[in-house]
Amino acid sequence: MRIAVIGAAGRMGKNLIQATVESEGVSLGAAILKPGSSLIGADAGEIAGVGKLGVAAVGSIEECVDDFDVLIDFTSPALSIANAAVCAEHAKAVVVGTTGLNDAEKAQLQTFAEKTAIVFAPNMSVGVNLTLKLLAMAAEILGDDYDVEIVEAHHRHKVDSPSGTALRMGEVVAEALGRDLKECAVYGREGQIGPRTQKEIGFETIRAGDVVGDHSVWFATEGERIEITHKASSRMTFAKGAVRAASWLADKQTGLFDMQDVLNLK
Ligand SMILES: NC(=O)C1=CN([C@@H]2O[C@H](COP(=O)(O)OP(=O)(O)OC[C@H]3O[C@@H](n4cnc5c(N)ncnc54)[C@H](OP(=O)(O)O)[C@@H]3O)[C@@H](O)[C@H]2O)C=CC1
Ligand SMILES: O=C(O)C1=N[C@H](C(=O)O)C[C@H](O)C1
Repeated sequence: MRIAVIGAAGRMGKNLIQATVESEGVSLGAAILKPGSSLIGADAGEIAGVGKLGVAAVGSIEECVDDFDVLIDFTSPALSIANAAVCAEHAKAVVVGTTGLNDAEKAQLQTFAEKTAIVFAPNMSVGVNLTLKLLAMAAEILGDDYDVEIVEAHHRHKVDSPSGTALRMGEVVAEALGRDLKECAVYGREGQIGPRTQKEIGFETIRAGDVVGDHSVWFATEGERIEITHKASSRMTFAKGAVRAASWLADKQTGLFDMQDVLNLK
């Protein structure tokens, strides 16, 4: 299976190239950069720091659409939608790791999935996806008497907040408690806000330095609290998950999937 990586010089892009090279049964078919990038034409392996691969980076997906079977896209919401549209048109599978998509953009992915197979997940690590299962179990057992708070920390460059992972954690917990996250989420707190309401789910965001990605979910009541925490220490954990998702798509023609499907955690 030939993989194309878009955003090839980005933080995730470089890790995705390395993970592709290090994985069996896949090869790098294309590496795509922002149009006008000074790195267009450079060897993708050299961009990623893994040595020459013989794949010259290009400046648009249209230039390389015959060179790959699955696109891995960790870029920005609008770009990921545009790329998925091209992939749907050419029946190429897609792995979307980009976070911060709005409801309309998510609906567009669902439409594209009628024409091609897509894995879309805010976090591709095995650890976070197992944590989602643990959270559902904890919420079901603890119920409404435990206050739920979600704390996430990321590097100073991250542009969306809360993280896609934190939001998915909130959705999983809310569903297990029979709540709708859109109605019970509280984002940050400031001023004379009064006491906490019982069913709210709070989100707190930290942006600092080079933190790869930390997520903690608190379940707290009078007398005790449980904290379920995942800490990523390398982006390779996300990149390896994305390549695993790309391989998993090999026998899929259409459909919208997530990492719970890929890892058989449903
Ligand atoms: N699902 C998961 O497991 C994970 C998801 N993410 C998500 O992935 C996304 C990217 O994160 P990260 O790698 O840190 O961000 P980066 O900003 O490092 O990477 C994005 C890359 O896309 C490039 N780019 C911008 N426009 C284009 C274009 N038109 N064509 C090709 N490339 C383009 C950027 O170039 P330039 O810098 O020149 O603009 C940049 O190199 C975020 O949404 C993040 O939340 C991150 C980690 C894990
Ligand atoms: O932007 C990042 O870096 C990350 N983004 C993802 C998110 O928003 O959940 C996943 C990971 O935590 C790293």
